Amino acid sequence: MKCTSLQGDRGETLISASALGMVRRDRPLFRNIEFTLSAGEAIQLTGPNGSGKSTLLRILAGLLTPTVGAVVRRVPLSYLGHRNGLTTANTVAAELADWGVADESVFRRFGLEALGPFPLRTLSQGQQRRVALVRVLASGARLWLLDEPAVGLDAENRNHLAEAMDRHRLDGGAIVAATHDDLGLQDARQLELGGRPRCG
Ligand SMILES: Nc1ncnc2c1ncn2[C@@H]1O[C@H](COP(=O)(O)OP(=O)(O)OP(=O)(O)O)[C@@H](O)[C@H]1O
Repeated sequence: MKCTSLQGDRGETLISASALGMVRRDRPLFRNIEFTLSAGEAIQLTGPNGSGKSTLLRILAGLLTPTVGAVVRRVPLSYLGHRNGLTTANTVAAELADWGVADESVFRRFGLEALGPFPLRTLSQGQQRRVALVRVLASGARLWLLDEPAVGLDAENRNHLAEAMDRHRLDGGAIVAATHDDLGLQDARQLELGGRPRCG
């Protein structure tokens, strides 16, 4: 359990968390999570398996209620969990059309144009992750909440993801991403869950 405070200092606040705490199975998972996230910023959530990264992201997305504390969301958000949330019977083209993704450049950014006619269930794990990422990119949401977004991606597509995240932040977006790896998030603030208590 760790007491954490991260204060944003630039521009418009897109989301803030105050005094967030969560108990799971009678055990405090985390407490006193405080931060504001402003346009252009990113927070990288790290910590061992089971330390609460996915739980915190789901709380930020409004999918879970914290035991204590509050989240204020000021802009629309796009959440990508461990699961891609795809309708796997759909072709790639049909799935993206269902989401209103008409922008060919977004489609091409992750090299999906050749995969358009194929059912999602026939795609590899990394290919399916790329489709799910295109959904986030095309959502128009200024706040991206990403849980292990690079899982299954090869080096080239990891670079595409890093570029897309840079571009999003330059365009006034912000990102909270949980990861065990280096996502290439430049100047990201680090929020580490679990491990040795460190309360300031
Ligand atoms: N629905 C649930 N009910 C009870 N406990 C849960 C539930 N979901 C998760 N947990 C527990 O909460 C803890 C944190 O889980 P979480 O998935 O947030 O961790 P994580 O840091 O994202 O882990 P990983 O690095 O493995 O993805 C774990 O001990 C998990 O067993």
